This record gives sequence, C-alpha cells and structure tokens, in this order.
Amino acid sequence: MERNPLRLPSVSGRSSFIYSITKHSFRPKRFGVLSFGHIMTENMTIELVTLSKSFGGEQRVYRHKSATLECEMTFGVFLPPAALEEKKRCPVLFFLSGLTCTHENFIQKSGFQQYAAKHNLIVVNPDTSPRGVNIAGQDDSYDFGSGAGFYVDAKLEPWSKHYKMYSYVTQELVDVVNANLPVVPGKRGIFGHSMGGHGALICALKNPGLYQSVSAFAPIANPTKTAWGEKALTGYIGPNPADWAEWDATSLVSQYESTPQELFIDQGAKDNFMNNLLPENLLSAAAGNDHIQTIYKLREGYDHSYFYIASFIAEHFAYHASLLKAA
Ligand SMILES: N[C@@H](CCC(=O)N[C@@H](CSC=O)C(=O)NCC(=O)O)C(=O)O
Repeated sequence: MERNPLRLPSVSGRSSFIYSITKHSFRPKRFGVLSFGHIMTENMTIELVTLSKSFGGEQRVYRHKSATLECEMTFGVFLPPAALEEKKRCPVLFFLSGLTCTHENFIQKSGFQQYAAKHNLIVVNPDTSPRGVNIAGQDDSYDFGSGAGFYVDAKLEPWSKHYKMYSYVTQELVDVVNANLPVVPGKRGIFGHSMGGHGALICALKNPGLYQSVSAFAPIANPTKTAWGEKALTGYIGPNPADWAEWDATSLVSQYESTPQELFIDQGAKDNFMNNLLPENLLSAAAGNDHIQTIYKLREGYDHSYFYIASFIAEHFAYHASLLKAA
C-alpha cells in the first residue's frame, strides 16, 4: 500500500491533519492523543447528507464509515447560532434514542432545536444499531438486532463483529465529533430515552469524567431484571446473568466508587412500558451509594412517547447547559 503524507484542509476547514493516499481511497488520518486518552488513528471523514436551518442554527445529518461497527452510520448534528455566526466553540450534548429509532425520531419529534439554539449547545444523535450489516435474524423483532443495539459491545457471534454501540458512542463518535465539529474539549453531556436513557447512564457510569452532565428520559434502569434487557443481554453478551452486570445501570450504580456523579432521571407516571424500566431499583441503589446523587422527576399522566419527551426537553437542556457552562 502506497502512503503519501500530505497536508490538505479537512471538512471543517482546519489544515492540521495528515492525509494519506492509498491504492483505493484518499482519506484523512488524524494522529494524536485525545482528551480522554485514546489514540486517534481511524478515518475521521464525515459526509454531509442534509442541512436545514432551524431556530437560527442548522440541523444537519452526516454519514461516515465507522471503523468500530464496520459499516456506514448516519447521525444528526445540530449547530447552534453561536457556532455558526460567531464561530464559537460550544459544549456538545449526545442524545441516544430508544428501540426502533433511527437518528430521525429525536430530530423530528422532540422539538429540541430551539433549546439547543437558546443554550448554545451542539447536539449529536447517533443511530441505535449498526445498519446494513446483513446478519441473519437482525430484523426479526423490534427489541433485538436492527434498531436495538442497546449501547453494549456484543460478545457473542454473529453480533460481536458489528454490534459495538458502546465503543462507538464512547470512543469513535467522540473522536469524530472532536475532529470535525467546533466543540469545547472536555465539555460534553449525554442523555437519552428508554434503551438510550440506559445507554446514557452506562456510558457515563463506566467512564467517570468523560461526560460532565447526564440525564435520562424513562430509562430501562435495571435491564437484567426486565424482558427487554434479558433478551438483549442473552443475545449479545451470553446466557450467564453474572456477565450482564457491567451492562446494567443499577448494578453499576451499586458498585460506583469514582468521582461524585449526579444523574437526572425523568419518568412518566403513566408509562406503558414501566415493567421494563424499574427506575425505583436504580434510585434504591443510588440511595445506598454516597458517590451518586439523583434528581428524580415523576411526571403525572405522561406516557413513554415523544409527546412526553417534547414536554420536558426544555428542562433537560437547561439542566445540561447549567452543568456544561460551569464545567
Ligand atoms: N414498537 C414497540 C415499541 C417501540 C417503542 O415504543 N419505541 C420507543 C422507545 S422504547 C425503548 O427503548 C420509541 O422511541 N419509539 C420511536 C417513536 O418515535 O416513538 C411496540 O409497539 O411495542
């Protein structure tokens, strides 16, 4: 393979990256130690798919080749007015969606853009599983396989080759965002809904310091004790429940011993999936651990839907903005 290091502008206009020409492709490679300690050597190129002006900012959709998932992935990016007009670097907030979602559900249904614009937050929302990977059975059910990656790193074949959404979200996507978007290093939050609410919790609890703010709408708080969780963890991790604990937010809260962490948990009181969520188990575990603080908001009459998310999205943005500004 021929390699010719060159200096060329990146997609974001910066010119500090080393490019390499291979026999098959011309791709940017970045070399350097990142803020969270891993070394960035993968292809960081992202391709703009759509751009729509919204609340003075821009709702964009990008796609890229994920080295972690070994497939092409699509993700949403909202750039607030300050990032565009004033060319300011802004904190970034990652949103992880729930079962059956793509990047589109949150973009189209939550109404988040006005609050991201108000608080000058960049928002990045990935898809919920690898796509186009052609694994037998991937489309057989709504709660396993496509659209249901559960933000874990699968250990069992055939899933283990592609289904590594935990590493994708906590490492590759962070690197891709750092390389291509005007983010403030070290000012990063994460939140999500249902499967994605749980994803946000485990990404934060397994990586103290990576995210400075964490919240969850109706998270699957204790998946090892629920039908959705048992099915996913059996399929991705294996049949032994002892192997599941590291992918369960309630277990992680029980064992957490690192820097103090606050978790904002939001829950609709009329949630039609409550038997798959069990927020009280996580709250009990947190009550027994001095390192974890919880804010719990139970919303009378609200269900599990995006109508519920849209009703309280403003509060979550205010919460993340207050922590990320101060960080
Ligand atoms: N199709 C299933 C339920 C699917 C569902 O309600 N998905 C939720 C997330 S649930 C946990 O992760 C969701 O966000 N759906 C997308 C939407 O736009 O509402 C069933 O019918 O039981």
